[in-house]
Amino acid sequence: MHPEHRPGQTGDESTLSTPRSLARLIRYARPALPRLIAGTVAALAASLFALAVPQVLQVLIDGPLSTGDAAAVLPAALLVFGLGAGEALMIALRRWFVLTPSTHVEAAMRNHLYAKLQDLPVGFHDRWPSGQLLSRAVSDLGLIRRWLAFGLILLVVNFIVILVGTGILISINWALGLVFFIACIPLWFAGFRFEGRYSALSRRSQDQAGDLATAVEESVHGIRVLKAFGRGKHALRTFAAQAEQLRGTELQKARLDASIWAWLLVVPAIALGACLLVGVWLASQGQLSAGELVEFFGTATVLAWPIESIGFLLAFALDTRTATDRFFEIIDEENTITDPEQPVRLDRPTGALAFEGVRFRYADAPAGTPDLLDGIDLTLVPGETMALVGLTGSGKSTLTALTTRLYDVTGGAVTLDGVDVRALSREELRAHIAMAFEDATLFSASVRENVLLGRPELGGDDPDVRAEAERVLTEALAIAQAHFAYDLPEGVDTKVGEEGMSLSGGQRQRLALARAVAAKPAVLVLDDPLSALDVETEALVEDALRRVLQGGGADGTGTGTTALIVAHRPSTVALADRVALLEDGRVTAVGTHAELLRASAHYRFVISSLEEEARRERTDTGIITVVPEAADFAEASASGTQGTEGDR
Ligand SMILES: Nc1ncnc2c1ncn2[C@@H]1O[C@H](COP(=O)(O)OP(=O)(O)OP(=O)(O)O)[C@@H](O)[C@H]1O
Repeated sequence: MHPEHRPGQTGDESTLSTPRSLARLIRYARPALPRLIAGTVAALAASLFALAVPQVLQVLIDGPLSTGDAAAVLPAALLVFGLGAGEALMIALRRWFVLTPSTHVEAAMRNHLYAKLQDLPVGFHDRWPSGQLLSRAVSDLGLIRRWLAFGLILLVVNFIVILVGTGILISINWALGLVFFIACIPLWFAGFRFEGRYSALSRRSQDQAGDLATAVEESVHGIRVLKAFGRGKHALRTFAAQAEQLRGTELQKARLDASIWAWLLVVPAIALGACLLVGVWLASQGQLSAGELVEFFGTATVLAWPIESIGFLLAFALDTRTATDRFFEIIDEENTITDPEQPVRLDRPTGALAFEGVRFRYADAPAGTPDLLDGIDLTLVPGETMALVGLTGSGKSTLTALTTRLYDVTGGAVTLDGVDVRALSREELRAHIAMAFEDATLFSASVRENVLLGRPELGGDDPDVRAEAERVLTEALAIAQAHFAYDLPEGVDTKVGEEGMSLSGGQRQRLALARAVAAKPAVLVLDDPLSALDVETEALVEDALRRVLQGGGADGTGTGTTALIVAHRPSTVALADRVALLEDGRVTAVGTHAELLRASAHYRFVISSLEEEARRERTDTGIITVVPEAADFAEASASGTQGTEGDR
């Protein structure tokens, strides 16, 4: 994460007003609107039933009770009972109406967010911390669901009930109603002040929760490193400091909430007290009947909850507005790497890959620095294997990422069979060019599904397709020397990845390589995918790869694949037909390994540092790995010779 640019942080607040911001939810809520409206009507009916009870009491007190008509009391009591039962029924109906549609809205929003995250380019994911994305996808959307099902409806209904109730109060006695209304005015002022301050705090706390999620995610992923370096306590301190910040913000929110609650409880109580004084005086003057006094206070009591709840509902709406803004920050993000309107189709590309005056710089590269890639010209003929060599940080991985448009060139063009890769749809481009990376990611799925990830057409139950899938899988695992997959507890159906079995770095790399090979691409781009393999396995993989790349295929029937391989070991260079040397943002030499050794001093320097690195790796392996030495010793004893690390 680059500290100078922290997306999703306080300060990115939307300039829309709260109602306009929340109105953006309508496009997702539209299918649920009929049931949400039905839920609102049910909630309103429940409140109106409650408001009707004091009216019945007034009629009862001023009518039958004052005239002593006992026969009329029972129907009035039954009416009050019926109104109570009706209120309960309507509340149950409201819940029933709104529960399911709000979960549909949440699911639709979550799916859209996920699709958008999949579509956005790697450059976006470089900038955004994963915890911020996670908190938007989980807690923000959960909040929006609860608000749609509960907060929004109650806000609308309670507002209407306050209006209707105040109207009833004024109709009973306008002077008394006016006293109640005026006494409540401080509430509206408090509400407005509350909104501004609470919005800012709400935004801060939701962003801090996102940062906390990032911290948890990073420490869970990096748990081995933290343990190995004994940095667990340090990580805990950093986490605790972040958690403390969030706690502080939550406390501020709670204090603000408490202050509005205090107003909401005290002001209506004062208003009722004032009304009681005025009401009793009016009754004593004969301007108000006993029944009307009871009706007034009954209605005011029914209004107490809607008035009190407004503060909470306002806070809820503001939290939801923040969650909505945070959601739309992602949805509104412009995708800079998109499909052309009329994509060119390449049915059977030969695999001619060319970089033509390619320039590239990362969006966050400091101003004034030269482009990382500063006019790359390089052509790979179909079936050729080209190794890319350069000092660390020279831009090799970046150059390979341009082939499948993980990033777009900032100048020049990358072409496949003479067609600019930007003219193809991304799906088609990525079907023609497959990549394997040093950092091999496996998904929580079986070995089979992981390896056949790039061949969706090989799914399904058709026996012929299944046989073909089996053949491709077997061949890919053989080339990548991933026979270990058959020895896993459930063979190639064993679940691997985060939720499955833990595999070693070398095993994961071999499965990722098998995945790239199984995609049967016209061009294979390998960004140091063999770094975690031991020397012998690497040699076997390279041998098998060489056969495939040269057109032999594992079964001898292949047609040859163009390959661009980032080389970090001299042995990888040996795999290549030609080598390209990357230096100061340009390809400064292309030729066979022998030619470059003769012609380029920089190449000799790079190769000797790769050899030095490889020697160090071997020595390290010799020191750390005890078992092979013991095996060597046993072998040497049996054959009467002394095996050494250098012999292998
Ligand atoms: N996502 C990114 N955003 C900004 N700068 C980046 C990004 N990725 C890489 N860089 C910078 O670009 C430069 C080239 O990185 P790259 O990974 O392409 O080099 P490389 O030659 O593959 O290095 P190595 O041999 O160590 O893998 C480095 O200085 C790196 O810091």
